[in-house]
Amino acid sequence: MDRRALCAQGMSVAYDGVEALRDVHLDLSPGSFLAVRGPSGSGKSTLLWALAGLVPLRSGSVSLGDVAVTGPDQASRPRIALMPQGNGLVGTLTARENVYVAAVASGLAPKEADHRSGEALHRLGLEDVGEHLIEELSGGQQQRAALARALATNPAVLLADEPTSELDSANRERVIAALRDESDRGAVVVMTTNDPVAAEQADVVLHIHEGELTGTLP
Ligand SMILES: Nc1ncnc2c1ncn2[C@@H]1O[C@H](COP(=O)(O)OP(=O)(O)OP(=O)(O)O)[C@@H](O)[C@H]1O
Repeated sequence: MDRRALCAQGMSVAYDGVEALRDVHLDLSPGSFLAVRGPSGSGKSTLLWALAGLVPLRSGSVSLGDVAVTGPDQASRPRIALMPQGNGLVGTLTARENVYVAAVASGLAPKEADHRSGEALHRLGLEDVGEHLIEELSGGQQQRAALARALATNPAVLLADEPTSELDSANRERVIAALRDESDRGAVVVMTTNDPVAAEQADVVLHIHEGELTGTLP
């Protein structure tokens, strides 16, 4: 397992000059499971996109181990999986195809990617709908397929944006268990959520308000 710490130092993001993230410092060791709570518009998604190197920083830096996370280039973004809000799945592909494509793109050989795709779908209770088009799935099934896609890449860092927002309690438990398993195998897991029940399953809960992260990491 790739075990590296995720570190953000003085990270700020601005959209059209308006700061959405202000001077965020985080040092997350392998195996961390962090929840970030905050109201709508507080900067939760921006935080995850910044940690993934997917938005330009106004200032500060992000690193995974000794590798700088500087942009969307896969080579400079080693094994960071983002499950975005809205899921980002291809509606005209099946759930399994969506997962498989991500697994291959992460560098897995086709046979291994196929195996991991089936396993990830199974972990999220989607084995019976794996061959269904995404656009034929419910919102909650799509949300779980998006997490399956992230899991199949065996990420060193898993960033999940409100991963339980569309789920009933049984599936929320399933998703939280999958996130916990990832942290137990040594991944850094960061989940944003407005769901207090989901948040309390994490090891630490931080709060974000107007782009400022508050609370203390152990
Ligand atoms: N692409 C963008 N261009 C301009 N402003 C943006 C952009 N994306 C986000 N913002 C602004 O940045 C701030 C933080 O947005 P962000 O999406 O990170 O919040 P959030 O906490 O994830 O919200 P929600 O819970 O509603 O998804 C908001 O004021 C939002 O309007």
